[in-house]
Amino acid sequence: MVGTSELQDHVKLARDYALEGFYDSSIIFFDGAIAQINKLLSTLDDPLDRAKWMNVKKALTEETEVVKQLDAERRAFKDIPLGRRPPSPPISTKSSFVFQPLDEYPTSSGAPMDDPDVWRPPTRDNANRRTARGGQVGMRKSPQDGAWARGATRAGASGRGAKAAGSSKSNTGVRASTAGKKGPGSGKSGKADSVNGDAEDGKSRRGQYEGPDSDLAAMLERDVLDSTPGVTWDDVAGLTEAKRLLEEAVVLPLWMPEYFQGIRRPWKGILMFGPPGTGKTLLAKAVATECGTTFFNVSSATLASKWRGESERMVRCLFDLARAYAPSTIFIDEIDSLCNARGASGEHESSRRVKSELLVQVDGVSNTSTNEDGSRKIVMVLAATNFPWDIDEALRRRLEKRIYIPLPNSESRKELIRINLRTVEVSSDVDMDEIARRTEGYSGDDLTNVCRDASLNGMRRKIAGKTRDEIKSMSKDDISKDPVAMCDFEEAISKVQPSVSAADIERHEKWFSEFGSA
Ligand SMILES: Nc1ncnc2c1ncn2[C@@H]1O[C@H](COP(=O)(O)OP(=O)(O)OP(=O)(O)O)[C@@H](O)[C@H]1O
Repeated sequence: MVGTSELQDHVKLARDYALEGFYDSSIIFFDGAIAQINKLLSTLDDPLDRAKWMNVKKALTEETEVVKQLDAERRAFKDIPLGRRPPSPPISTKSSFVFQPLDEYPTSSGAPMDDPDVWRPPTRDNANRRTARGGQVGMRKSPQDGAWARGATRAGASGRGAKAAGSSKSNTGVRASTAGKKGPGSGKSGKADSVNGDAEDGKSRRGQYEGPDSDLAAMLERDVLDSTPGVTWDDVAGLTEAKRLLEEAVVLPLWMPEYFQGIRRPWKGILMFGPPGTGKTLLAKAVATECGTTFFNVSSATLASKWRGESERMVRCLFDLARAYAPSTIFIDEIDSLCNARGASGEHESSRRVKSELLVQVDGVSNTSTNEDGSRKIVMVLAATNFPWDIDEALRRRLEKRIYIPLPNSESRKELIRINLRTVEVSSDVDMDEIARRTEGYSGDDLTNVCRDASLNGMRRKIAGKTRDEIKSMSKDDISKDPVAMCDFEEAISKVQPSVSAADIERHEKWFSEFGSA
């Protein structure tokens, strides 16, 4: 069991380092805290506890993203010659990001944050606060400013996508983005051409939300991100078969809607399952980028929350919204915490209703309705879980494709290490084959931790025994000039142990042989 005081210490250190501008160290502590929560999550069965900790994880992930953004900004700023630097406020004051106070987090896995049955619906203030956190102030549209009006153009939507560089997540846990679509396997962030060829000509891309919950829709709409998730197939190491399947199941129906008719109709839903940290979320983001569609990134924790009667409405509204923005992909992470077997002990009436609503909605994703221009309103449900055996049987049937996302094999591990080390200098003595051999059983996330740890060893050596002031006065170039060497990897591997157990893998493989559908 993870000690919450240790977790709080890590979060505090992460924030202290961020405030002092030591972004690398800050990111390490944030990642460490998130890894602790992941570990905790893998031990929790109670959906409510899981939902609470998922919320904490989500908030910390957002904070990490902000620190990474600041770090990237600082690096970019450093690269501009002095004379050409624009007069801008110091980096630390640029973002209106506000850390969530530590005491807003649950104090232990079992301790209630609130009355678990009556969670407040998000308020506009909350939403604004989250928006500010992500540094996206003023970028989102409200229904009043025409975001829902007929005639909003795809080109317009894509333009918005091009505008924002950062990422932000939502108060509601729903995030949507319209990504630039590219050809299969093409390079990074593609230009905003269109799935149905309607981007450049400015035809209407999306209709108007016509449901009864305009407030809820507005709240969800506020969380429509103006940026692409920015992950491409190339950023995902290995998983060739999963990429092929996702391309066939999600991307191709969007490109060739006429072909995917009748018996060839697109799959209603796709489930990605496998051990934690194997790249399921990364794949979902890559699908969004490659599809160039509106991407709704929904955390189950949000949908599972028990605002009286709001949750089913939210599910309904989300799907209405996805249809209005079609073609869309709805990604539901940790779907097990929302859809564990119905009738399970402790199941709450409201969560039963949410599940039923989700089933109805997934059923309704029959892709028969059409846009004004006659193209079909394709909505695809993409779900991910580390506990596929906990999923309700009825939902399992509706997630027609069930794709196993395994631990990386040796080749994928090497690719993953290369991807992770893209931005740092690597010494010629680094033996990838040897590292891949010694990291058998590591997940992608574990390997990323190894790479991060190894890449920081040079700095650790340089600052060892120095005071804070001495460190601050050191030249950053001096700190970062040592390339990452094999000895750094050896040290990192000895510190970072694999997080996935053999028993867990066995259980996934068994479930795959029983229920997999690739
Ligand atoms: N195949 C991969 N290619 C590149 N990076 C990967 C891959 N798998 C995992 N990673 C790294 O691990 C991190 C976590 O991956 P991701 O969140 O996609 O895993 P997940 O399977 O969704 O985990 P969880 O089930 O815990 O949510 C990524 O940010 C990335 O750094």
